[in-house]
Amino acid sequence: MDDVVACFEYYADLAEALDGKQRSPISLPMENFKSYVLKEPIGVAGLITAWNYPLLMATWKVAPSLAAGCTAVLKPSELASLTCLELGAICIEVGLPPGVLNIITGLGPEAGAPLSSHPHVDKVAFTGSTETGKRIMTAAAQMVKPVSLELGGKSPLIVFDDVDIDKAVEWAIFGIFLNAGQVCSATSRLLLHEKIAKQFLDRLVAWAKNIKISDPLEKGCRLGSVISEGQYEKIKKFISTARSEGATILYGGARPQHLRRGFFIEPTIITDVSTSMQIWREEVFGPVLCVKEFRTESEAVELANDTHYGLGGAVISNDQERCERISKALHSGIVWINCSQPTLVQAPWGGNKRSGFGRELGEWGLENYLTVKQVTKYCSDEQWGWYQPPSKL
Ligand SMILES: NC(=O)C1=CN([C@@H]2O[C@H](COP(=O)(O)OP(=O)(O)OC[C@H]3O[C@@H](n4cnc5c(N)ncnc54)[C@H](O)[C@@H]3O)[C@@H](O)[C@H]2O)C=CC1
Ligand SMILES: C[N+](C)(C)CCCC(=O)O
Repeated sequence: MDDVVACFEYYADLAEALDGKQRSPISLPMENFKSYVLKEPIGVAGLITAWNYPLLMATWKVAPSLAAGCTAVLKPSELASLTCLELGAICIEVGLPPGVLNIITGLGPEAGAPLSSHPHVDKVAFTGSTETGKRIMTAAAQMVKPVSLELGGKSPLIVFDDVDIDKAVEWAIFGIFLNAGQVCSATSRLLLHEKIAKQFLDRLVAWAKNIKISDPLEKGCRLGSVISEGQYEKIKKFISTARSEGATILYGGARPQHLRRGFFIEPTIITDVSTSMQIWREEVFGPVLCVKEFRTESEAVELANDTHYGLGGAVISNDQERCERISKALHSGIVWINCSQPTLVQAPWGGNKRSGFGRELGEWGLENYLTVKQVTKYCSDEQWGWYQPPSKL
C-alpha cells in the first residue's frame, strides 16, 4: 500500500511539472523557422493487469495515464479485481470526474481482448504472461495502436566468492520467495561461484527452513499460499518435471506439513540443473529457485544471458568494478547490485527480449501516455519563393 501511495504522489508531482515543460523550444540552424514541442495525452488508455500485485500493477498504469491527461479503462485480472474496484470507489469519493477512470472486470478473452482491439482505445499497457502479451500486440497491430508490454522473466542472480554469505543469502531468498515467487522480476536462477557454492547452499537451506509459512494474515508470515489451484498444480508440475529431467530437489518441493489446506508450497531449491531443462528456461511464477555454479566472470554472464527473457538481473560482489562490468553485460532492463527486487518509483521499470518493451515508472512511465507534437512556425516576412510568382497584371 505504501508503494501505491508513493506512486500516486509521484505522478501528481509529474503532472504539475508537465505544464512547465510544454512548448519547449527545439534549437534550429536557421532563423526563419521556430519550432517547439507539445506533449499531449495519447487519448484513451486501455490498461490490462495481472493478479500478482493487483493494486500496485494497476497503479503503475493508472497514475501516469491520468497524470498525462488521458482517460483510462482498467481491466484487472479476473483472479484479483477487488482492490481495483475499491480504487474506483476512492476515485468517486475524491471527485474524479465520471468517465476519467473506468474499471471493467471480466475474463481475458471477453473483457481484455475487446479492449485491445477497440478502435477508440488509443494505447494498451499490459502486465502479464508473454503468451497473452503476444495476443494483445497482435490485436493492437490491426489498429496500429501502440502497446507497452511488461511480461515474464527468468532473471538471474550472480553471487561471487567475495561476499558476506548470510547477507547475500538473504537477498537470494527475498529475490525468489517474496510474494511466493509470483513476481515478474523474481531472480529465479541463482548463479553461484563454485568456491562458495557448498557453503552458500547450506546457509540458503538454513534460511529457507526458517521462513514462516502461514496464512498471510498471520503476523510474521513470509510465505503465503499461491493464487489459485491452477497455479498450484502448474508449480508442482514444474518441480516434478525438473526431478524427472534429472535435477535434485535440494530443499522443499512439497506442501508444508503443518498446512493441510490451501495452495501452499514450500520454498523450493533445485540443483544439478542443466541449461536445457525446463526449470532453467521457463518462468515458474512460484517459490522455486534453480541453481547453477560458475567458475569465471564471463561464464557467469553467459549463463545469466542464456534466456529468452530480459526483465531483471542481479549481481552480488564486493568488487564494485566487476559489478559495473556485469551491469553493462546483462541483457535486461533492470540490474540490481548487491540486492534483488527493491523497486523505486523514480526509476524506469521494464524488460527487453520476450519480457516486453516500454518502460513504466519514473518519467518514462509518463511518456508512455504522451504523444509528442512538433509545432513549426515560419517567422520571416519574406515570400517563401519556391515558385515563380505569377504576373500581377
Ligand atoms: N510476468 C507477469 O507479470 C505475470 C506472469 N504470469 C504468468 O502467466 C501465467 C498465466 O496467468 P494469467 O493470470 O492467466 O496471465 P495472463 O497473462 O493470461 O493474464 C493477465 C491479464 O490479461 C488478461 N487477458 C487474458 N487473455 C487476454 C486476451 N486475449 N486479451 C486481452 N487480455 C487478456 C487477463 O484477464 C488478465 O487481466 C501464470 O501462470 C504466470 O506464469 C501471470 C501474471 C503476471
Ligand atoms: C515491486 N516488486 C518488484 C516486488 C514487484 C513488481 C511487479 C512484478 O515484477 O511482479
